Amino acid sequence: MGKTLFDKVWDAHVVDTIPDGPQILYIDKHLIHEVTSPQAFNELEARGIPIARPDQIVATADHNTPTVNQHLPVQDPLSRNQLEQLTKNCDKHGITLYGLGHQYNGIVHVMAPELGITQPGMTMVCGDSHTSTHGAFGSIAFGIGTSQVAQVFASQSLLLKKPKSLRVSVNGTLAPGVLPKDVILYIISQIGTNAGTGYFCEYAGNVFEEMSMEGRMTVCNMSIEMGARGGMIAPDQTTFDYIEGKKFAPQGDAFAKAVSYWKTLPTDPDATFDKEYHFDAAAIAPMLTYGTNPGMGIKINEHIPETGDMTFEKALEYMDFKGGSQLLDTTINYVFIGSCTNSRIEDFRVAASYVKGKQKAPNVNAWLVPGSQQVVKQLKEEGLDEVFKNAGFTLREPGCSACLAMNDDKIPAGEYCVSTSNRNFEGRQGQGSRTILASPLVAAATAIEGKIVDITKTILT
Ligand SMILES: CC(C)[C@H](C(=O)O)[C@@H](O)C(=O)O
Ligand code: SF4
Repeated sequence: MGKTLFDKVWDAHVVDTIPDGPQILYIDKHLIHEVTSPQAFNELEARGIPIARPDQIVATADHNTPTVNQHLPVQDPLSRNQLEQLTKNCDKHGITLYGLGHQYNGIVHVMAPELGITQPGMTMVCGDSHTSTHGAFGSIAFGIGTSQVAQVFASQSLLLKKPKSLRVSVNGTLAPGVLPKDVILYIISQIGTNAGTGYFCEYAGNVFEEMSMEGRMTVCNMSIEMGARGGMIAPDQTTFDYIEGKKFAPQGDAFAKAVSYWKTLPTDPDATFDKEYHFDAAAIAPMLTYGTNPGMGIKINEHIPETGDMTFEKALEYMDFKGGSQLLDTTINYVFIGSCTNSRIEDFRVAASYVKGKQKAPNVNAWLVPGSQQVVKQLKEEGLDEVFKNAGFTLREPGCSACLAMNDDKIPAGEYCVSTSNRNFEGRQGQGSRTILASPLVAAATAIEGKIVDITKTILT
C-alpha cells in the first residue's frame, strides 16, 4: 500500500519502536523561545543532563518582547527577566539565539522558514502550538509541552504514538479577494475545532498547489485550531524555489541532492487516510469570526446563526452580537495586522494594495506588526512602510504583540479588534477585548472604512 507524505517523513525518523507501545522519533530541528524554554533548561540543570545537540536548536525572542524601542532596555520586569534567562541559557549551552534587535529576530514561525531553517522532510518541534506552520514545507512540525522540550534537549528525540491521518482537499477556483486565511477559516467553520483531534492533517488539491509558501504557512499555522496535531502540504517547485538561496538552506550540489529527495515525499496515489474532507473552492468567501473560538466563522456577508448551544450563547454575550445579525457595518476601533498567521511580506503587500493612496478612518487604531526583522527590511525595500505611514497606520517592531497581548500591545476591554491572528478566545488580545479574525485584506479594508465592509463589493466594483 502506498504511503502518505506524513508516513514517509515519520518512518525516516523512527529510531526505535517499543513493542505495542510508542515510537522514538528523531527530531531534526528544535526551535525555542523565551516563554516555554526556561523550565526545561532548569529541569536539565537540576538533573545534571547536558543538551544532546545544541547545534540543532535555534532560539528567538518573540512572545513578550516590546514592539517599540527595541533598542532600549526592556521595561517590563517579567519580560526582561525571561529574555535575560533565554540569553544566559543559550550562551551557556552554545545555542544560536537571534535575540531582540538581531537582523534575524522575529516570531519563531516567521523567522525559521524565511532563513531556510525549515525544510521538507524534516521533523521539527517547538514549545509552541503554532509550530504546525512549518508543515507548509512538507515537514512534520508540531508543538510540544515543556516536559517534552526537556526530552528533546536531553535526547534530540521524542517518545510518541503515531497520530491518525486526515486529508482536507480543496479544489476549484477561489473568488477574487479570497485569501489563504479565508480558506482555513472556512474549513474550520465547516468541520469545527475538534475535527482534527488525534490526527495529523495533509492539505491537498489545486488550491494549495497554487498557493505561495506564505499562503501555505497561513493555512498550516491554523491546523491546531481545528484540533489537529499539525498540518502539512506536499513540497513542490514552489517550495524548492522559496528555499533556494536562503541563508541556512543546502547550497549548490547539496541543494540539488536535497531536492531530488524532497521530490520523493508527496503522498503516493494509492495511499489512504483515516478521515477525509473535500471542499469546493467556489463556496469560500472572505471570512469573519463572530464568536470566541476560530470555528465560529461566517462569510463576510452572512448572518450569525440564530441560535446555538451554551458555548454559542456565551460567546455572543461576550462579543455583544445578536444571533441572526450581520457583522457588516459594525464600527471597529482596532485593527491588528500581525502574528505568525499573517505577518509575512505577502500579507503586507495585499493589505497595502487596498490601503495605497487612502487614509485610515479617524476612529481606528491600525497596528502593523511585521513577523520579523527580515519582513521589516522587505517592507522598506518595497516602500510599503511609506504606504502605511501615509495612510496613518502605526508600524511597530517585530514580535507576537497583540496576538496574545503578553506585552503592552493590548486591545482595551469592550473594544472590537479585526485581527489577522489565529485565536479569538475570551481576553486573548487583552482583558475583555473582542477579537474578530479575518484576512489581511479584510483587516486593511476595515482600517480604512472604520467599520466592517463587504470587500467582495468594494474591491470588485
Ligand atoms: C506561549 C505559547 C505557549 C502559546 C502557544 O503554544 O501557542 C502561544 O504562542 C499562543 O499562541 O497561544
Ligand atoms: S504570534 Fe501569536 S500564535 Fe504565533 S506564536 Fe506568537 S502568540 Fe503564538
